[in-house]
Amino acid sequence: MTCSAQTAFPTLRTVTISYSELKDKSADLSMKIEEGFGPNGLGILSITDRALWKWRCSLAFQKCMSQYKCLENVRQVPGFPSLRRNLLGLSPRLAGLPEEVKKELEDPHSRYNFGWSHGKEKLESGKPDLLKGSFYANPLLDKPTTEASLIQRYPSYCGSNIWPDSALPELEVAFKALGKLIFDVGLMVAYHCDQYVTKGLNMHEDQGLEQILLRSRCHKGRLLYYFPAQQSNCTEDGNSTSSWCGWHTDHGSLTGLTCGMFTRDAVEIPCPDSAAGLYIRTRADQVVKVVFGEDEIAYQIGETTELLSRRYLCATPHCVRAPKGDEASGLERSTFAFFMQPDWDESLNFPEEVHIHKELISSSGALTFGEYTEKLLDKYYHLKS
Ligand SMILES: O=C(O)CCC(=O)C(=O)O
Ligand SMILES: [Fe+2]
Repeated sequence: MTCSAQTAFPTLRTVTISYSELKDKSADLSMKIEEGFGPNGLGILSITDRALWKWRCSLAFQKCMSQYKCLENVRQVPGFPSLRRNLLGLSPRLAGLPEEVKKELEDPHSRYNFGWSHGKEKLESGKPDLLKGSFYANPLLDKPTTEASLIQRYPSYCGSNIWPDSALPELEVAFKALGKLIFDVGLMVAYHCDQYVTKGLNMHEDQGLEQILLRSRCHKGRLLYYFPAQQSNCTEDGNSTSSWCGWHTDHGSLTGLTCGMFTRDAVEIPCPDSAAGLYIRTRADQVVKVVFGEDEIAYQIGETTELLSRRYLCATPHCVRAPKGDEASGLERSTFAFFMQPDWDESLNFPEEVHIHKELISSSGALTFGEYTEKLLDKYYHLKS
């Protein structure tokens, strides 16, 4: 059966910043930040090391005899490609563990915000999302608190990590290593975001994105595994742009994203359908496909940052489209998202007039990030039992 032809959406490259520029605190990256995250940007940018390759190689060439030796030293988001590959390679293995093993990794109390989660979230249609499995953990802290009242109050953040110690012991090391790297680079992105925002907005240093992220115990990594899309039925769900992951905006501060890895039976293959992958809705309400390299870390703005920065930095509605056609049969996709977000105790100094989640924010006076999240989870997921 052939599915009806799709309207092709334009494909755009992310705005890129090289790692060497990013590391330089005296560099003025406002233009790039605005281009990526500002009111007319797509809400995504990626960190590359390409500019650096050229620069370092030409310099090093003059000094050293061996080109190989020079090249060895120029990888500047240190170790990112191998850390990405290591972790994403474990995703099909995790999803393939026996059901009873995965059940042991579930945490209903946190509304599946720690450990394994499959079919617990709802799709746009209201049906359970069986298309992807997720593994959630805080890559920086195994047990953010031991206080029982906090665990009860903010279970999605204050709970403990659940690692598959015997079934897949490599996962913990790989998850933490990639998470830590994306966090460290994310802090540098946050520093330059603050530099840009404070050009237009008076803000105490403490209230900046970098400081908010530094003092938070709430960060969360999500290893995603997209099950092979069903090719046989051309349902509305299967045909839509958001066929693998529905349209949404991340609600935290800053999300780090790896480029998705496609596999069949856990062996990496290039995706045969160029239309598959990440899509973004632009400020002008246009849908575009967004691409970035597999050696790049992409960052997106979440809703909390949009509110706190008074829209100097704007959040990004996005979704993921599954591959289609005969060649896409059996194709799986793995990726990693790192949601950097304020501490549960962080008082959110929202502006008087907010434009998103008005009913949650305006009626409540000052909210902590923990309270705000629980309200959102009540709105979008099942109520706490
Ligand atoms: O799979 C992706 O590339 C994006 C995942 C995502 O948007 C999310 O987990 O919030
Ligand atoms: Fe997202």
